[in-house]
Amino acid sequence: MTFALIKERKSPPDRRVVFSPEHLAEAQLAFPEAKFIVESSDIRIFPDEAYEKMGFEVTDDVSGADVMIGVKEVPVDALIPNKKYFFFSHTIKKQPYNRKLLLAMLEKNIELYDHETIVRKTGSRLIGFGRYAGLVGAYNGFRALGLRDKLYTLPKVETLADLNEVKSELDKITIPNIKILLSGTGKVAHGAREILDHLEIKEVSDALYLTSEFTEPVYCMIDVMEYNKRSDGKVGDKYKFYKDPTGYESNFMPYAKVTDYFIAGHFYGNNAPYLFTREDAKHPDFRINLIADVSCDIDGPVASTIRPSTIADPFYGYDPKTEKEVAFDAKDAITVMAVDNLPCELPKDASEGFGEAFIEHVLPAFFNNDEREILKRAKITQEGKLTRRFSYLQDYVDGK
Ligand SMILES: NC(=O)c1ccc[n+]([C@@H]2O[C@H](COP(=O)([O-])OP(=O)(O)OC[C@H]3O[C@@H](n4cnc5c(N)ncnc54)[C@H](O)[C@@H]3O)[C@@H](O)[C@H]2O)c1
Repeated sequence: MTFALIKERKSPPDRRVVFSPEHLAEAQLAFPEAKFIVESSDIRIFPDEAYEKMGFEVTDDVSGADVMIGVKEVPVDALIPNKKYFFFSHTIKKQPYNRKLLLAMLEKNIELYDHETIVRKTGSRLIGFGRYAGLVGAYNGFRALGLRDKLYTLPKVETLADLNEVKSELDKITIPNIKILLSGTGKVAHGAREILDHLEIKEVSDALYLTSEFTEPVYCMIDVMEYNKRSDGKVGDKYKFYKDPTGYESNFMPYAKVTDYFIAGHFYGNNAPYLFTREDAKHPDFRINLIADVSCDIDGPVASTIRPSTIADPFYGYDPKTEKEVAFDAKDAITVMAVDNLPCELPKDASEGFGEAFIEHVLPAFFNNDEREILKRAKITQEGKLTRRFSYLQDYVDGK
């Protein structure tokens, strides 16, 4: 079986790749029966020569491969019929802008496996870039703080070589005495926490966080059952909440009243209560003045995120009174960082981490008869049809 690392063709260009040259060599060692080839690319973070040096064929024609492995959506005219493809297709939530892509894959008899649908039996994701989004997002928030309050200057992550350089930059700054709130306990939140821990910011329990002021910067990590509560006052259940959040309301305001910098790293499920609304942000005691919204749901659970921002221009201000966008450093504004492609700022580390997970969880499935049913669960299309698990996409495909 031949696997091809394909060139990224989406614009703006994404420099990430599923396997670094080292990880591709590792994959080859682990699976000697597989053949790996690389499509030549001038934008990939690792140059063609680095793969050639490891002994891999780099070519402009990968049409002989069976399995195509990429990161972002493949343009319709670049899809090769009758192949298996792995990439982030952004179709499983019926995203209107990618309907044509899914249609094309059905027409071209492509077996689509989405990185997002590579999950355990429980549905939790096995691979992704969440950690890197959390790392870059938390850093970007501190960068905004330094710029806005004229405390220090941090360079943009995209100008740094890797995570080690990011951490060295953080070693040069001193964080003022602020209270930091981090929502979520998943991959993004753990990435953000790595930055907080690297800065040696003390973690405190939510009870202490809510009731005390400190003489040093502190952070508190909260999960769904902290920032939501049952309306009837009874004790909530996280897993029941995931299935059906009716009967719950937001419990975020007590935190908003004692927080300076909020890092949003949670997953927001449809119909769950908003963490805070535009009205909540108008409350005189609403203290948050800086938000790194890594979760980045627009005009939703974090009301100040009125649009995504970009790596080129990552910060804007939100004026709670007028509900309008203002300068990121305007008086009384909430400074917002809402970049929606954060891992692209750290392409080397993000690619390395992704490759490791792909070797561990996905490649073995091709050679052990898919004994953990990884491929079976991940497969969206087969023989021109949606698989059973993804049959809910039929009306989207049909344009209904
Ligand atoms: N801005 C970016 O560039 C970027 C990049 C990657 C991920 N993200 C976003 O960050 C968010 C978190 O991603 P992650 O990789 O940490 O996810 P994850 O699955 O690893 O963690 C999810 C967290 O959210 C909580 N949660 C709340 N409601 C939930 C629900 N209904 N179902 C499942 N979990 C629920 C969980 O308890 C957990 O703490 C996602 O919305 C994702 O789209 C943004």
